[in-house]
Amino acid sequence: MALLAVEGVCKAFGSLKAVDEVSFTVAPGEIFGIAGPNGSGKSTLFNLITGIPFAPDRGRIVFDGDDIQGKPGHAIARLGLARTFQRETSFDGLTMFENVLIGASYGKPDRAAAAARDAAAEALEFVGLESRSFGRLAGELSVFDRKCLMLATAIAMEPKMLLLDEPASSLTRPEIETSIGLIRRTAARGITIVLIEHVLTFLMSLSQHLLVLNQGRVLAAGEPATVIADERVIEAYLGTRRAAA
Ligand SMILES: Nc1ncnc2c1ncn2[C@@H]1O[C@H](COP(=O)(O)OP(=O)(O)OP(=O)(O)O)[C@@H](O)[C@H]1O
Repeated sequence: MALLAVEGVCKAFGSLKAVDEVSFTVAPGEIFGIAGPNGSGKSTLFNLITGIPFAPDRGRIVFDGDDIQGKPGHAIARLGLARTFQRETSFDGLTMFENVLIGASYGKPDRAAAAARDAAAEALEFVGLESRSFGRLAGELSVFDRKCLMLATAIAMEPKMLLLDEPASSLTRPEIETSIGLIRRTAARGITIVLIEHVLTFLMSLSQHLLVLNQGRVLAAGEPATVIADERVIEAYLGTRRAAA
């Protein structure tokens, strides 16, 4: 059974159909990639799935057997669906450790303080942030470290599924390589991953299935190698990128 099933989901902003009748399923344990040109509806789709900040106008979203469309974001997160954002998002006035502790404590009133602290430290070390820097303020970190912090905070929530919105944006090539390894190790913890990314090599090296959006609609879906070879994808996605280059 699919861990996530999205069925005929729509969201319009005025006359703009940002997400238009989108359907797909994600199996437990897989890394599922979502690609598409700028403005094709990728981040809006994540917003609809997570309920942050809005719900779909129409359609059904089933996560781990629960209908979640229209539920508030905090309720969806507590069911085990976590996300990161395109722009690095953290509590900048708090330390790295305090940020991740919020994730480790979120929705777990019965978790003892010591267990939450252990989980926070483990998540920070897992993403490669050194314990001697745990006291640094989040707002002082580099872009890469802030992305790692956002990932650690999500991992500390112990989600079943993690939605990653452009984790490679603004990273250098070596940082992208590190990030690919980190996402693989995150999946190996048993967390199912849905990944939006512009960097196609990144998506190709990680994803078992790929969905391409264009103007809010599904343009192609399936095995990454097949999808990438699809003429419509080359024209809509690669063509646009090449023209912009
Ligand atoms: N809150 C909003 N209000 C109005 N229009 C919006 C809103 N959010 C997104 N849009 C519009 O919806 C369309 C899809 O945007 P979205 O951010 O989902 O695309 P995207 O594929 O994630 O793009 P990018 O790759 O540039 O991040 C765009 O035309 C965008 O301007």
